[in-house]
Amino acid sequence: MNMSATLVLQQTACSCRSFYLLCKPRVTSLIVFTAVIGMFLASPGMVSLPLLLAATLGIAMVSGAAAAFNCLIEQKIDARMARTRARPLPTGQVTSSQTVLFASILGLMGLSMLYLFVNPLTMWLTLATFFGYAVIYTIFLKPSTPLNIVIGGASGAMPPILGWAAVTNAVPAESLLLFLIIFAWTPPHFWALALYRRKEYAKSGLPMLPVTHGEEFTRLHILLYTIILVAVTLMPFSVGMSGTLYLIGAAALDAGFLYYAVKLYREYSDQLAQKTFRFSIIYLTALFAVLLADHFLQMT
Ligand code: HEM
Ligand SMILES: CC(C)=CCC/C(C)=C/CC/C(C)=C/COP(=O)(O)OP(=O)(O)O
Repeated sequence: MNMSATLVLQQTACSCRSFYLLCKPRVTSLIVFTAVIGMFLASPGMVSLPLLLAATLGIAMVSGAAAAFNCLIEQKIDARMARTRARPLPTGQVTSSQTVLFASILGLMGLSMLYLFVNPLTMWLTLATFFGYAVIYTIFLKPSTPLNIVIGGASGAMPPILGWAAVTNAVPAESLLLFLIIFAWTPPHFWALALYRRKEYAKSGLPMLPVTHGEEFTRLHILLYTIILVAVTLMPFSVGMSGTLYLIGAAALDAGFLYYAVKLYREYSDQLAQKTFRFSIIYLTALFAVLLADHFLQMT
């Protein structure tokens, strides 16, 4: 292969990677995971494969588009923080107009897929979720109030509802319970990170809780929301939606999260806050995995 062909290939791979990164792939993966679990829990048997594929792809595309719009809107703020300054827009790897085009095409393809191959209800709920994150959270809440992530967390908590709606064409109470779990989990998840990144957030001008109300207040609120989270995660068992395997798994994970929240409240260190943040991601992944395992066990 000659030099110029190699260069073109390298550049293409580079821009594909930049567009992929605009979708915040790791966050999107967990979001899609919780939607898929919603689909399985909604089905008495196996989810039909074409429906599973269409709903998963559709939700992933719209979620990726929402993340890309968030990157577009926040590019100036992202350039000011060490954690985000290497993102494709602040580094100039992609331009604003390329991002608009990419996110619009991705989002419209995802919505069309949901409308045509899943059902209109799922499409409308996914569109509302997109709007909740890319517009309400990113443009209005994030720069104006420390409650930004509490209210904005509602859009991140929607995926199990989307998954459930994809299978049943309805929004039953069980799906609202899964929504509540992610909704209560989001504040401790984010505030743990905001604590050890508080200096960066102070520089960025964003009114995050450790900046506006201080470290101790944030630590107390992490603990309080973790207690709410524990209560909410016990509800699927107490209403008979999940069995003993879920109860054991949830109790073990809750004990872990409470351990971190209490320790963080009593003896703060950046290192402990970082561990708490990392644990929050393991916690949510494992909690949803155990919900699924319990569902399969009940089926057999
Ligand atoms: C408004 C709600 C939320 C806020 C403000 C928030 C905030 C954040 C922030 C600032 C990060 C750090 C990203 C980085 O290191 O660059 C992060 C990481 C992460 N979040 Fe959230 N999050 C929210 C909701 C969610 C939801 C709903 C999920 C999944 C269900 C999720 C899953 C993750 C994962 C998997 C990571 C790790 C990403 C990585 O390792 O690169 N988050 N979150
Ligand atoms: C359609 C659908 C399912 C949409 C899902 C909505 C969505 C992508 C929610 C995730 C929330 C998220 C990435 C928060 C990151 O916070 P941030 O954006 O404040 O973090 P940053 O500082 O890293 O940019």
